[in-house]
Amino acid sequence: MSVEIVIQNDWAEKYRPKTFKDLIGNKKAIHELRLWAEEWEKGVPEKKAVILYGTAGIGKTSSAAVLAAEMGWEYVEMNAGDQRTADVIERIAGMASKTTTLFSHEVDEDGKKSSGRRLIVLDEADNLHGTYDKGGSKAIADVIDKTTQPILLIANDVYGITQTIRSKSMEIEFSRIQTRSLVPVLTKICQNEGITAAESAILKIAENAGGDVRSAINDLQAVTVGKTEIADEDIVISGRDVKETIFKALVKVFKGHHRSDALDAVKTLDETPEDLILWVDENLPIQFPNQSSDGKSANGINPDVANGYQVLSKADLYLGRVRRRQTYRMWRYAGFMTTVGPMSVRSKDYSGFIKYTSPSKWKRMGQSRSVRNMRDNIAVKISARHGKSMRVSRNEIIPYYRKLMENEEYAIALAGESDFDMDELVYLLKAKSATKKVQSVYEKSRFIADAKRPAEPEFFKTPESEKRSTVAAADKNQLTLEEITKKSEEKKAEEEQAAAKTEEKPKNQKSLFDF
Ligand SMILES: Nc1ncnc2c1ncn2[C@@H]1O[C@H](COP(=O)(O)OP(=O)(O)OP(=O)(O)O)[C@@H](O)[C@H]1O
Repeated sequence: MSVEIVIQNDWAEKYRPKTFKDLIGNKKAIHELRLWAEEWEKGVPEKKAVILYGTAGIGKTSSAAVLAAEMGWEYVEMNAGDQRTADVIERIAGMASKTTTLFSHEVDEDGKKSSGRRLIVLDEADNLHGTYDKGGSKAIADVIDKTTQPILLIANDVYGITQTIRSKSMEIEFSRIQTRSLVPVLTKICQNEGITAAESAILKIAENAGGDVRSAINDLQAVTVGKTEIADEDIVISGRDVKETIFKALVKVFKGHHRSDALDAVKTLDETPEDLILWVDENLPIQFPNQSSDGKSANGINPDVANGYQVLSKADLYLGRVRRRQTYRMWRYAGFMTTVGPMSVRSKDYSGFIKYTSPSKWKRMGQSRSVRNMRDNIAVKISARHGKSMRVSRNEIIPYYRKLMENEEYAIALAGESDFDMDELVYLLKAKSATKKVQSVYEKSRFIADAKRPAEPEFFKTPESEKRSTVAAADKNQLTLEEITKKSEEKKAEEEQAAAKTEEKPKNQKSLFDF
């Protein structure tokens, strides 16, 4: 099955701010941006470029467009989909930055003065080293040096921009938008679209968007499809009360006496070993404190903590292999070690109530950065498939994919067609982690992905790979969901059997922890 995406009536675009008044939040950032623009009106300022950076959907691009409109500047945009090689950047941005427009100082149809300036906008400036942008960073640094026109770079991650470019630019940070500012925007859209919405429903959507205005508007549009009214219960928030269940499992992991109890508790969690290890890592020193009366080592560190971390580091080795090679089979070992490890290395029982905590902020920040990178990876695949720019793929098509993929059949088809990996599917299926549902979509999608992949060179072919690709190619267009499910179960069983046979034990290994 091949799915074509039709983009129409996108509310986030329809309600894109047209004036500074329409922009919510980030007042200070917008003020700094306007001051920079005013300097340009007086002459060429010291910092000829500005970098607007911050998370997605908070108004960076909109602010740039509004700025150009309000100043009467022409808006010249280049995004990653334009294949920014050094050459193209020099040609378009370089030329635009040195010349003034033909109609300088004329008045446009809205009666606004045209100053003859051009605002050169480079989107995704933190993504200049990708395939499309070879040599892009150096070209931009040169263009900034030579320009007589204002240059505006947009980035999610300012650290993704080279130091040379940063030193030549003024940096302005945009922050996430507060929930209370999002509510009036969503309410106004509902009024405009003739939708009656319960206040609590709007609040839920706003809270769930995590400060991303685009996501909030997309979510609102998604829940109102075919409806003129939305109530509280129409909003299904994907999060469940994770904390309560994970805390109960942690008690078994740290304090239990039976491995099977801990393993059973963790199995019901629907957490991946990637998430679980963060929880155990965070709470290990809390559960095995240094001040224990009898378990203190000479250097003051409770040996149970040291031994616990040793086990976790081994589990992390497996996770690293999964990340690198996509061998999800190894999750089993990582999960097993993380779950029964602390209990196995513990030298004594720890009693008393422990207030477990969520994984530290820096780890979550690291994860959010990888979410951003991963979103860009998805956009690369989508832009290749639909021939759209990275920007359109990232901002407009990904939300449609996420909506379509609520349907399992579409999810499998799209995942197979674009060859999404498990991490990418976690994001697209709006899951918190690689849940069983995500894994099932991934496995089923392999039949479609395998059939699409170019044939392997002769010397890579094995009888198995040949058989698999022949079956996949033959079945590609005819398989129903049930047939794909059956095939993927058969394949999984085969793989598990093979894995059990071939998994080698290191020499002298007594248990999973002894190596
Ligand atoms: N501050 C804001 N005020 C009003 N609407 C906003 C704001 N930020 C975002 N939006 C809405 O979200 C849409 C996308 O915003 P915009 O393209 O400006 O985000 P961005 O920060 O540039 O994101 P990205 O980094 O993904 O390109 C806009 O069309 C608009 O509907």
